Amino acid sequence: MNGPLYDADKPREACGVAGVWGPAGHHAALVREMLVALQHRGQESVGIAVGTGAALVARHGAGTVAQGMPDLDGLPHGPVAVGHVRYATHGARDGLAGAQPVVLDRPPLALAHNGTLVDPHTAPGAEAIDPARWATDSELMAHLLLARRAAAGVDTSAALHAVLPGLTGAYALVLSDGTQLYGVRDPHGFRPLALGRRGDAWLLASETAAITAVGGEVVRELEPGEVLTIGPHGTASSRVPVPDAKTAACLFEYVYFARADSALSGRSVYQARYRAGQALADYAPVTGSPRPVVVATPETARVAADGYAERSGLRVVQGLLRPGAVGRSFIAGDPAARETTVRRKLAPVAAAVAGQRVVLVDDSLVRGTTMRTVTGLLRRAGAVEVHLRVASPPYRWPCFYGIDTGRPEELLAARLPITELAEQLGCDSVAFLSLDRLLEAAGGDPSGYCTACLTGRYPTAIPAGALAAPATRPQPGTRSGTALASRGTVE
Ligand SMILES: O=P(O)(O)OC[C@H]1O[C@H](OP(=O)(O)OP(=O)(O)O)[C@H](O)[C@@H]1O
Ligand SMILES: NC(=O)CC[C@H](N)C(=O)O
Ligand code: SF4
Ligand SMILES: [Mg+2]
Repeated sequence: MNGPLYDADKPREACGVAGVWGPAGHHAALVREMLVALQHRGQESVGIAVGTGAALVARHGAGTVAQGMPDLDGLPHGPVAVGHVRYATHGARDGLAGAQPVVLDRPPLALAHNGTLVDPHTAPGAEAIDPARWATDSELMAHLLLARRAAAGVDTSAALHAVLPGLTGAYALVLSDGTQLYGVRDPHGFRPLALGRRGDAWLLASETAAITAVGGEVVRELEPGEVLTIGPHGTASSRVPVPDAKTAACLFEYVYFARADSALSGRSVYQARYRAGQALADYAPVTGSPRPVVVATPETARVAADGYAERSGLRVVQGLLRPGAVGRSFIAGDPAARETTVRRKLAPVAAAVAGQRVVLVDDSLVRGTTMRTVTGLLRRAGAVEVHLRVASPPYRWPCFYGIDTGRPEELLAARLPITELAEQLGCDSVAFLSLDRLLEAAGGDPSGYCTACLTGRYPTAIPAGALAAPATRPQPGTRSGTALASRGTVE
């Protein structure tokens, strides 16, 4: 199937890519360590390809790194290695189907991709690639690069410069031709990619946290549109020749996707989340007596909840626990099955919330799967009031750049007016952080972000007919604004 998938029940993340170049060693081990640090970005499959100079040797497995690649048997030593953890956003999803790095030979090419191409089949040259040979946007990209190399007799770098300008959408890439390592960010810079150093090895990773997690030093993040070549002759940087591409870094990386210990464009994700929580407290305090307690929705919302509590002078209580190493879960099945899964994942602590007025903080509201269940759990555990505070604006528009958020009509805030959300979610009140305040919390140039899922303003063309709108959907270009609703009224 060559089309975006919309059947996930939770926001699906963005894939993790990693690479190492250095004097020949067991770089697969280092790449594997980085993939473990990027596991939150993809749990459907894992793969590592090692370049030995003349050839690439690869292994792929289904599931997490621990499940799909429990050892490195069969992966040789070599100067270069490329790795990937995947959540499918295009094409095959199950198990090994669509696993990356995509590995082709004659000449060898390994490609690890984070992001999604918009309408990849319309890319120049795609018509010449046998449709039977590709099922994902990433596989098509690899074939386009190889076709270019073969036809023009050029090297990988020249092929990248020829093929990439014809592609629309998001791609942070780590590639190898067996001897060199390449890092690429698309001209909008939708997805992050960082360069690091450990000893005499160069590292590339989706997030800086994966570099520091292996004891490496972050050198810098790649620029939007940069093509970085790393090899025996050092590093060389060039640009994808796309004039006038405006930077549109994914704002949701700060909200949810990236690890709190990562930096994006040099700015701490932790600080952005903390500031977002503080701003939410300024805008949407919960007053009255008895004084409420703040409960974070584990895991990602913990930092925003801390910021909210600090600014409002309220106590954080561990009203929800996440027992065991459940990780981010992407749940299949009907609504009842989803609720059961959330219940298994999050346990209310009656001793912390019974008799309390609760300010429940989450980082985002996408389908409402989490909140629909959690508010009930807290009430049954004895909470007398539940006030939901969300540290980002309502998520109303589908992403076409590497996140699979479900069918457009499944986005709860797109279906329901804010005034009906509190009722629907079983809360006493609901408030969202405004886009302006979120941008302020993230920092940097506010016009340098993609905010399409919050505003409907897409930085690129999107697939025709993709926004066949549900009746209540806001019009493109409307600002989400700060929204605060208690049952039946907008305050
Ligand atoms: O409205 P929804 O469709 O439920 O999506 C939003 C929720 O999904 C994510 O949590 P998740 O449990 O996936 O990951 P986390 O442990 O990192 O918070 C996010 O942090 C929100 O809690
Ligand atoms: N989440 C992602 O970045 C996915 C990459 C690519 N589009 C795939 O489906 O494999
Ligand atoms: S649409 Fe949303 S999730 Fe997708 S890249 Fe833009 S900000 Fe990120
Ligand atoms: Mg969460």
